[in-house]
Amino acid sequence: MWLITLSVSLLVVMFVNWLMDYIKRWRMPPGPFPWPIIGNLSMFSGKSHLTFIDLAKKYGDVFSLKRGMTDVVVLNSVDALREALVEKSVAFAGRPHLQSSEIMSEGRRDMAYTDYSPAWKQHRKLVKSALRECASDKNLETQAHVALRDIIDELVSVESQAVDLHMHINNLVYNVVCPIAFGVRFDLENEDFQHLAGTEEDTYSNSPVGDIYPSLRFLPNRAKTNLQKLTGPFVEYFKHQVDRHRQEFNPDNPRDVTDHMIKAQKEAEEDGAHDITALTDTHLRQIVVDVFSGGTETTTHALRWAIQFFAAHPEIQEKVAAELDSVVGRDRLTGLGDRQNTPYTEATVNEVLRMGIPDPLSLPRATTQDTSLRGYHIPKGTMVLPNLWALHHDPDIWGDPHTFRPERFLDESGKLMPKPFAWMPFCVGRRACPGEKMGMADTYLLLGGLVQNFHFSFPVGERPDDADAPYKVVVTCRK
Ligand code: HEM
Repeated sequence: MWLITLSVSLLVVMFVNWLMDYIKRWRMPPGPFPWPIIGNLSMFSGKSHLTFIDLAKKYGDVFSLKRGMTDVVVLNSVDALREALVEKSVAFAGRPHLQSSEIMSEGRRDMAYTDYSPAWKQHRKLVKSALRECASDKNLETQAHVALRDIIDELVSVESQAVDLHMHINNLVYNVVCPIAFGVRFDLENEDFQHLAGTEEDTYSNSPVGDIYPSLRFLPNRAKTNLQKLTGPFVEYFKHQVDRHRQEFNPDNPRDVTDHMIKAQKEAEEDGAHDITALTDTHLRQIVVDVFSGGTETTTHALRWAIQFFAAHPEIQEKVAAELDSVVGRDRLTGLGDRQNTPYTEATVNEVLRMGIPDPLSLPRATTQDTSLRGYHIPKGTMVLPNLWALHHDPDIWGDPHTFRPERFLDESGKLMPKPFAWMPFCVGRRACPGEKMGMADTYLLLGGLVQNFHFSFPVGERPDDADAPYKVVVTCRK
């Protein structure tokens, strides 16, 4: 009898909770019916940026969903993003308190997952100033050329074979970003490199229950344990890098982002130049992790797409090669000084980042206060997903969004035109990517160097259906 009473009481409590939540959502943007407990969970699986485009057709360009027990608002048009992230930039400058990001960032002591706060402002300022020094055009170019020379040797050794270039591309990008972040380069076989690359990919396939049901965050579950197991050695690696930097530290010669952060920490301790409570050893380590992760994952993704697009569109690949041949020649690698004379290559980079956008839903945002959008109420702490993929594939803006066509960024005389506001692979507003300049320069240099030296094609009869699936290409040296 007591079991029946308990079950009925539980059901009543759950129903009342659900009803109160349903009423709270009355003034929020419309959306599909949220089922008790699961909400609209199925809409977040797979390529949710595509599901959201379909939902926008029914509910409008701002709609809300329930991810388990968590409210989510999706922004699906350029006007919605402009109003939220630019015009109400402070109200939409937060990050959601996800259990996964809490584990990965050692309690949100980093910059990318932390709240909009004075500590975040301080970190962002320090990172931007460190990048100005360490990712200057000259340094970026040097690192990119060293990395390219290594990979060129590797690719020559697999000429004419069908190869999956995944790890080669990872290695190429790591060898630009890691020297700038913490002064380390890797060869393909290096165990640390393989561990870091593996961890980066695996962390995203582990979403703990607490991400969806925050009140259950304390319960043990496999995804949470897996994430903790992955994060432990990853953090240890960065701890070791920071310790090594402390031993070699010379305040008159900060060599990379890690040295710059140690310098800022020492200045905070010695003369109060910065807030020391936001510059503990954990913060310092996590900021280096942000630069590493922010710089590697995205550019790797962009280059993988680029090579796939090139293999699918040999005529575009040949046009880029011909432009680089005539402007740069074959005796040196493409440099950043060549950018203004190679508009077709620049336009191709823009087009790669439009169609192959590395973060289709950006990094999730959260509202920092109760606010409104398009007349709808959005409570403080609501997760907000900017669907950048929708903007990049909006037929009203691009005409033929599913065609890979760099010419869309050029005028009739072949000059580069200003990019439309809807082109935003780095997102916009307060939290927009601080590595945009570096990301654009990296992609240009690495893509340019690869196309100068190689032609990429799909093996006969093989062409991937799914752009995100692993694929092989045949690499041919340009004579
Ligand atoms: C093609 C290259 C890149 C792309 C497409 C890209 C894209 C993005 C996007 C979409 C965001 C979320 C912005 C938002 O919430 O408004 C972001 C944030 C961030 N990115 Fe990048 N990124 C790239 C390269 C880089 C590089 C090279 C670095 C560092 C050197 C970097 C560091 C970061 C950091 C630290 C954040 C968090 C910013 C914050 O929360 O304040 N990214 N990036």
